[in-house]
Order: sequence, then structure tokens, then C-alpha cells
Amino acid sequence: MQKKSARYLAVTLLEGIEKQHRYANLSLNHLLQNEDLSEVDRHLVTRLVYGTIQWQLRLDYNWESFVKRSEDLPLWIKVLLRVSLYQLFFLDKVPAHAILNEANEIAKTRDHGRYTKLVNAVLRHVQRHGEQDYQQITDTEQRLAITHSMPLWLTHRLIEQYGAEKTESMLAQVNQPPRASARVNTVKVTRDDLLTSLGEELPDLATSRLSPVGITAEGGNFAQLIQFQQGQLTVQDESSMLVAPSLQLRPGDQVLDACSAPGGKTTHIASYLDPHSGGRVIALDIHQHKLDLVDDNARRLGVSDRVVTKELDARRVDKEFKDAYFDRILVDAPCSGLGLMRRKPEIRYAKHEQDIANLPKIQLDILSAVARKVKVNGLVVYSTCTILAAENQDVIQAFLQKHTNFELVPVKAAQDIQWSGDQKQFQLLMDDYQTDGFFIACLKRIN
Ligand SMILES: C[S@@+](CC[C@H](N)C(=O)[O-])C[C@H]1O[C@@H](n2cnc3c(N)ncnc32)[C@H](O)[C@@H]1O
Repeated sequence: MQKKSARYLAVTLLEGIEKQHRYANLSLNHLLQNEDLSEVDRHLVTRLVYGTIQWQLRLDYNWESFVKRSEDLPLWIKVLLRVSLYQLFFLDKVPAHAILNEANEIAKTRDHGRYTKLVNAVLRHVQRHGEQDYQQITDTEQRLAITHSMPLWLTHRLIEQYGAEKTESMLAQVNQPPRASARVNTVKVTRDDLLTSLGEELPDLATSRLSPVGITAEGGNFAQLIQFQQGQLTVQDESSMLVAPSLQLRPGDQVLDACSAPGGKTTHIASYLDPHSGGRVIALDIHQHKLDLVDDNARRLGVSDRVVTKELDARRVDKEFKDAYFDRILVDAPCSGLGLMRRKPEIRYAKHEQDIANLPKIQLDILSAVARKVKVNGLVVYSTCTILAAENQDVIQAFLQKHTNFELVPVKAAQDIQWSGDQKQFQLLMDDYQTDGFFIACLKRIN
């Protein structure tokens, strides 16, 4: 059998991601593990998959107007055109004739070659006329949506919330390659010692500007290092590392982590606790298979002695725990994840306004259910990896209206961090420190 080319593999993978709503990173890892590809081809497939998803709407804008009833075309043609245009516009080193030839070869293998002429005609046309000039789009929302490849409804919501200028700056950041980032596991090693041992292994290694336990690198993959297997570090975005310090933990605290899987924050919380003083974090999740990941992570990071996992819908905590039992509670709520668009570019197209409309109720229900379980003077931290007020500030406002025995207190961080907007509610945006978008609010029970 003829070996499949990198471009053919990228087209097939992208088709599957879109049709079956799969995660790009998981699908790509699976492909890279199962196909026998050279290093060059591995890089090319990775670039084609992420780049094409990132710029999808902008790429479509460049061909759709030349094709009648473009929406009726089979998905594989749309994907093939996107992958080809991505190479024409973004990859300087690939000659145009090679891109067109390969697209032609792929088109011949599908649907009995029925669409080969169309694919060739569209690509020749775009090659002759070049990329569209987006500055010509007079409507601001549409211009930003196309330029940065963001669905129009989402661009509209962001402009409404943050204004056009901030939205543009944020969106420009979203399509930049993110730095790799990891949290040092201080249970096993100090940051300085780990940096020394990582030495030359990773390019452009640096300490985080947000967290005293964060490290970043220009490229590379922290999860492939021996230090990862040894539990000296774990992969985590710098923004997520701000959650555990905001709980202001003490060694003997009883902590509830209401939505814990896969355990990034549970294990960070655990690093502040001392099992000999009775310190413990109970990690809940609605899915048992995800809790297995929390257990695996706790074992690898050497904190199993202070982590207890339990399958439970956090809205049902009443069945399991007495009121005022915990010193600290974290609700790292299920959310739209729109703050993660840099690392998961497909999120922006997979989420629709109606999916998001249902989330605030679930978020508020979880927060309200667990709030009774914290002691007087104890803290409940609410966090999400999204940037929409409906899932963040509005949830907090609705909670405070119903729970007059709680007040908002400032979010404590170990390092000086600047953010715009309400200073009591921490909303980090992707362009602030080139991290994921993240929200944290700290609620204190006052009686
Ligand atoms: C944002 S993720 C948590 C990430 C995690 N805190 C970490 O740092 O690795 C939200 C989690 O909430 C879980 N979840 C969703 N609904 C839930 C519910 N009603 N009760 C408990 N967990 C829930 C999901 O399965 C998911 O694992």
C-alpha cells in the first residue's frame, strides 16, 4: 500500500475532528503514535492541523465566494481547500506548485475524482489573486471575526464586554503559538534545582511572571521529560497556578475540590497540606474515569497521602458532608473553556451560544450547593478558564444576591499581577501575560 502523505493525513484528521467533535490534540497525538512518519512530516502534520483550525474562518473567506452553494460541498473538500490555502498563506517554504499538485492528487482519490477540477480551479484562482485584504471589511465585528478567525457571535460578545480595541488585542494573541508551561512540584524539588537539572534540555527555559512555581519554555514538551515521570513537575498553564495560592491554605486544612479532574489544582492544593497535621483534600468529580486521572497524578507527584477522590455530583454534597465541615472549598467549575483557545483552537467553533446559555445555572447550582459546607471565616474560591462575564462575574453576582452570609475578598497571589476591570474579581485575558484566559473570585463566609 502506498504511504500516506503528511497532507493527506492532515486532511483526514481534520475531517474527523470536525465531524465527530474530537479534540485536536488527542486526535493528533493518536495519529503521531500510530503513523510511521519522519520528524519533518510529524512537524508538518502538526503545523497543518493546528494552523488550519486556527485560521479556518479566514481561510474559508478566501475561497467560499468563488464557489456556488459552497455550504453543500462535502466536508473533505472544504478541509482540503483550507489546508491548501493555509500552506499558500502561512508556509513560505512550501512552493505553490507543490501545494496545488498535492491537493490535486488528494482530490483524485476521493469521490471518484468528481471534484478534482473544482479544487484545481479554486486554488489557481486564489493563487493568482492572493489573500484578501481584510482591512476592506467596513463592519468592525466582521473584520475582527474574519481577520482572527473567530465566530461572529463570539466576536460580538467579546466586543460588547471588552470593547473593540481590547478584543482585537486578545484575538491577535489567540492565534500565536503558546509557550509550554509547567508547575514545579515543590513536594519533591525546588524550582532552582529543577531549572538546573533541565539545563539545556529545553529551549529558552524561563521562570513564570505569574507564579513562583511556574516555568515556561519556547517549544518542547514538558510531559516527555524524565523529570515529569519522576513527579518533579506537571504540565499546567501559568494562569491555573494562581488558584491554589488564592485559597490561602494552611497545613492542616480540610479542603473540598468540588470539580477536580484531572487533578491539576488538587495536586497543587495538596502541596500546601501536611498529612501529619491532618491536612487533606477531598477531590470530587462527576465522572469516575476522570477521577482515575486525579489518582494517577497524585501518585506521580507524591501527594496521594493527602488526596481522597470520590465520585459525586457536587450539587449533591449534602448527602455526604456535614454543613460547615471544610476550611476551604474550590469550585473550578465546568465552563465553556473559551480561555483555552490558544491551546485548543477548535473550541471556538465547537461551542455555540446555546451550549453556553445552560452553563451559568450549573455553575451557580454547584457553587450554592457547596457553599453551606464551608466553616464561618472559611473561603470558597470560584474559578473558570473562560472569559465570558455570563459564566464569571454574573455567576458571582447571582450567588452573592442569594447568599448574604458571604462577601467577596481580594484574590491573593504570590506575585504582583495586574489586570483590568473589577479588582476583587480576577479576570486574566490572553493578551495580559500571554497565558490562557482565566477567572478567579474568592468568597469569604462571614456568618
Ligand atoms: C474545569 S474541569 C476541572 C479541572 C481541574 N480542577 C484541574 O485543575 O485539573 C471541570 C470538571 O468538573 C467536572 N464536573 C462537571 N459537572 C460536575 C458536577 N456536577 N459535579 C462534579 N464535577 C463536575 C467535569 O467532569 C470536569 O472534570
